[in-house]
Amino acid sequence: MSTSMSVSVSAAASSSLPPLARRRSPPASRVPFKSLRSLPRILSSARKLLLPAASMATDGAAPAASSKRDLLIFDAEEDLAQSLAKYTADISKKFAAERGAFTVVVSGGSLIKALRKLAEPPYLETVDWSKWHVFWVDERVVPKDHADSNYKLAYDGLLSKVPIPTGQVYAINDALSAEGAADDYETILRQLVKNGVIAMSAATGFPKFDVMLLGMGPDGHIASLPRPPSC
Ligand SMILES: O=C1O[C@H](COP(=O)(O)O)[C@@H](O)[C@H](O)[C@H]1O
Repeated sequence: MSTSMSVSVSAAASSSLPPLARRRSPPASRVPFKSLRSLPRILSSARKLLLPAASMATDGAAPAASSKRDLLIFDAEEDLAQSLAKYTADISKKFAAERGAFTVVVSGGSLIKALRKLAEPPYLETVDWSKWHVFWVDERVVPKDHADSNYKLAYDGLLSKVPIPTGQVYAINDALSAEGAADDYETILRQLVKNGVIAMSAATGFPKFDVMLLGMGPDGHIASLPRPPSC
């Protein structure tokens, strides 16, 4: 039996993109958060979720009625992977054309496997990988070659298979303490904001990534951050 997974997609200006997927459904029933990883998989084992959170677009503007968060449910993980690859390829094309760079944040977990089709035809050849800049949401303070490393997961599962320039893959510095690595990452992000690789939101005045792809655990956690009880 396959396991369930969910992916939250937060995209800047995603409303101008074609719909991500094939089928829309009403919001999933809410499940109270208990404790990290202690809950059984709460989703149907055959169903996969993809959440293109248009209303969470990093622009900060109040979402229009038509851009409410969508919950897309796939009957098969294969369908989710296909749709996610197309969505990511399309959105990277849009941002690469608009501003010459595409900034994408990834988590670890099942997301990386779900992105596998980007490393296959037609995307392997048609995506302009030279415009990609890859960042992490990562709570795992382990060396990059550790079995639990989210960097290693992404490298083995995707980044080693596509021609993104090495200097545009912003791994967290594993030679530093967690606090030092956070400061180091902030310095890098500030520099990338200064040189225009990371966009600024006109609405909020804050930097914004073009898209954030976040694997969500069955209890709603992302990067070990529990889903708030009110959600
Ligand atoms: O531990 C982690 O889990 C979450 C969710 O992972 P999933 O396998 O259930 O999709 C992920 O966001 C995070 O990066 C990872 O470190």
